[in-house]
Amino acid sequence: MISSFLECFQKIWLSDLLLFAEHTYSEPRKWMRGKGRVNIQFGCCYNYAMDKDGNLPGILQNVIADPIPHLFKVIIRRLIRWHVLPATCIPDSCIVNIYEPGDCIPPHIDSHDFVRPFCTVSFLSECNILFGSNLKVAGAGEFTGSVAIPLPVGSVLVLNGNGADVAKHCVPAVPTKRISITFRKMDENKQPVGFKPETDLQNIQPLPYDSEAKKLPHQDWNKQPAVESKSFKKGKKSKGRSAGIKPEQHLYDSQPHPYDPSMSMNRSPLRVMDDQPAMASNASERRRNFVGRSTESKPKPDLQDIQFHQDDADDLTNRSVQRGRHEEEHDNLESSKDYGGRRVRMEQRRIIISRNMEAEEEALPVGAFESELAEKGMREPQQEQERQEGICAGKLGERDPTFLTM
Ligand SMILES: O=C(O)CCC(=O)C(=O)O
Ligand SMILES: [Fe+2]
Repeated sequence: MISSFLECFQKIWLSDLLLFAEHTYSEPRKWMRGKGRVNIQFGCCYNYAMDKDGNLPGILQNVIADPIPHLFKVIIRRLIRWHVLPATCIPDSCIVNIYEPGDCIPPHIDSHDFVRPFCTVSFLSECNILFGSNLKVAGAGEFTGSVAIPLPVGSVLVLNGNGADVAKHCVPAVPTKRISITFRKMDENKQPVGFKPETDLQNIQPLPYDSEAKKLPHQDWNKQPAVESKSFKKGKKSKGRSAGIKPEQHLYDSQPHPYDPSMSMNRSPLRVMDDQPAMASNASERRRNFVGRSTESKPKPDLQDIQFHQDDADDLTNRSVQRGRHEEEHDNLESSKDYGGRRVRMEQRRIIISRNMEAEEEALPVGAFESELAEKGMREPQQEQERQEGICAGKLGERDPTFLTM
């Protein structure tokens, strides 16, 4: 009896192990240039296509995946605290895509086994992501699409609404190694059997807005954004569509933002200024030459409503800290563009947060942090802290990670 129980247990355990190996890590076959990428999953195992056991695409119900690593949890906490994702969508699973040169992700819409919004953080090198309802394969790892958005290192792309559910997206063959991490919350009905939510990912609270920042609008995740354009130039404000930019012209090729203290053209490509021509920079040149750039120029009626936010990151708590220094310089970081006939709204936000916050945040119980924050304000980043936090948290905590919200 006992031995058969053990045998049974061992079988289940072994089969889980096998399933681990089979489902949580996958890599493209060598001949599949331009067709794949290494893929590691945490929190759940997502089946992209029906597998040889007949499992349908979707979250595998009978597979226990590796838990989300600590550093990823740090990122998740920040995503919620900084209002990048709503507290109703705390990610409980993530996918790491490791792209070697030539690797890509083909056009797809992320499974509805995961709730919206969800987001992807980019590391190692910048690449373009294409969006469109009619993305076409132009060759191995080459696609054409309606809209190309550069994803700088450290940027966060948030997908929601039509951007997540109507338009497909793809990453054409990357020129240099790149890693992305996609953070998603499972639909509660789609969680694997026996799934236990991580206790340290519960009850993460968005940072409160301070009294000054309270005057600024909160992000309402249930509301489609209004089509209103405000220039970053002081005093200028325009409603409705602004002058069109050519589809080949990237949304973010623009001038440095006046209030970025660490501005360099390479590091801050994400600036949207009304009616500004694209500016040459290494990053934008790279994008222009990039194989995956947007090539469709005709408007697509079904994409008219897609709205891009570009949230160059700041939760309002931090914006309020910045405002003391920069209030003169900016009005509101929102703009709206016609993009080849598509109505595109972008928000550009920044977070400048001391990396020290991380250590404090980890040490403090939830709730304690908020009051501490008001007293301490923001401090300059510290090298040692950066070293300790490593690339993921470092980038997310560094100066102004870019938040692109769709
Ligand atoms: O690598 C990226 O930026 C996109 C990844 C993606 O679309 C996905 O994992 O579903
Ligand atoms: Fe995706």
